[in-house]
Amino acid sequence: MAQRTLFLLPGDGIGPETMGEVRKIIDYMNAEQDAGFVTDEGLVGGSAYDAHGASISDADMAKATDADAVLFGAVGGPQWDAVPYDVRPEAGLLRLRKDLELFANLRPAICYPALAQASSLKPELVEGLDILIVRELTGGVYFGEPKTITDLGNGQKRAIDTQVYDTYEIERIAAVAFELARTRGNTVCSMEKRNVMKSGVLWNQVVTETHKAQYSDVKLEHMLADAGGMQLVRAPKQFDVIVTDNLFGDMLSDVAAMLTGSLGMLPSASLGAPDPKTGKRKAMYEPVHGSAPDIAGKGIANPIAMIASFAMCLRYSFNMIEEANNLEKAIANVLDKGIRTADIMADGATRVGTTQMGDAILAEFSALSA
Ligand SMILES: NC(=O)c1ccc[n+]([C@@H]2O[C@H](COP(=O)([O-])OP(=O)(O)OC[C@H]3O[C@@H](n4cnc5c(N)ncnc54)[C@H](O)[C@@H]3O)[C@@H](O)[C@H]2O)c1
Ligand SMILES: CC(C)[C@H](C(=O)O)[C@@H](O)C(=O)O
Ligand SMILES: [Mg+2]
Repeated sequence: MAQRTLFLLPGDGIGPETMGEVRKIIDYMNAEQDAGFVTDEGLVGGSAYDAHGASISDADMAKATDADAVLFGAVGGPQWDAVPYDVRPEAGLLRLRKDLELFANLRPAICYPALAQASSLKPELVEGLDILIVRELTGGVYFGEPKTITDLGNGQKRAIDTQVYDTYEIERIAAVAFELARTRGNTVCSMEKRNVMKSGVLWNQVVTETHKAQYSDVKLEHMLADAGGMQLVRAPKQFDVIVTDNLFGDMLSDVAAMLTGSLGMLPSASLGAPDPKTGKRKAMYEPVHGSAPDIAGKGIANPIAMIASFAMCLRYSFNMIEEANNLEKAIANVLDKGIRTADIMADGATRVGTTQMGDAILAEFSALSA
């Protein structure tokens, strides 16, 4: 059996708590399914800063680069609010994305039937919801230069962030969205602000041209991103695949998260381009949520986003489709049985903590795999 290398970066806050539940699944798959996972673990975020003054060390970056896949927990927290901007916890996450060239961030927002009641919208609006947000992850205002605060000398300061997109960056993320749309509802909605931003004008043009040249079988719509946010809470089931830039994708995916019941439910896969020789992609799997300082250390965090991110890892990095499907089915079955962490609690359900939720999913996964 070939080795499958996984580099685990649990991070801060609830990151180590939720990663612990994935570790149990990895151990089970190694022991019972001969999965051949070889794991190593590093520090990222505030925990890395505390250990060696950087939000990720060069040695851990090298391990992340060499691994078949990286599993990322969460970073950040109020105790690091005052650390220099360049080494703040979030900088470690951004370095991983940028240096590994993980330009395509897949954020599926699925409302499990059992959770329709937990959504902030009426159940009939979200029942059966299955959206995929494809967020551009290595460009835009997150990385554009200049990015500065300057003192104007008159008691005023000026802050500048720069939104930059080149044609190739838009082309490749549009292609990912069209390819994925073909495997599901065959519809892509592209969101930008072409009415205000030059980058929105180019985004719209390039998506339209890419569609015409290679993907005219897929239905393409365009929406201004502010209207897109409104439509996501008005009638979310109208969407299949949404493709958008780095900043709009960040915001729209948090909005989509609440449609599914909780931020603790949303997984993601951050993928690079396939290597021309081996066909392998660099990849990192990261829940959409953060370190949740308000509940960290209490043992109540929902591990489903982290576990579902591992399911995406099985699918996209290792082509272990049956195992990925079983793990996702295990999550659905556990929810059907009324087992809930606090964030998705409902009347009549059984409230459990992080480890019990992880154990319940593992038991179900084991039963489905038998
Ligand atoms: N990928 C990441 O590492 C990532 C993502 C977002 C935010 N952050 C960082 O996390 C820190 C906190 O940010 P925030 O509070 O705005 O966002 P957050 O996602 O950490 O928390 C927002 C709210 O959602 C709840 N929540 C989040 N995940 C949950 C889970 N798994 N189970 C139950 N409840 C959950 C939290 O308790 C909180 O009330 C900041 O430093 C921020 O920069 C990191
Ligand atoms: C922590 C932060 C840098 C990150 C982002 O803005 O991309 C987060 O909000 C996310 O959604 O992954
Ligand atoms: Mg975010």
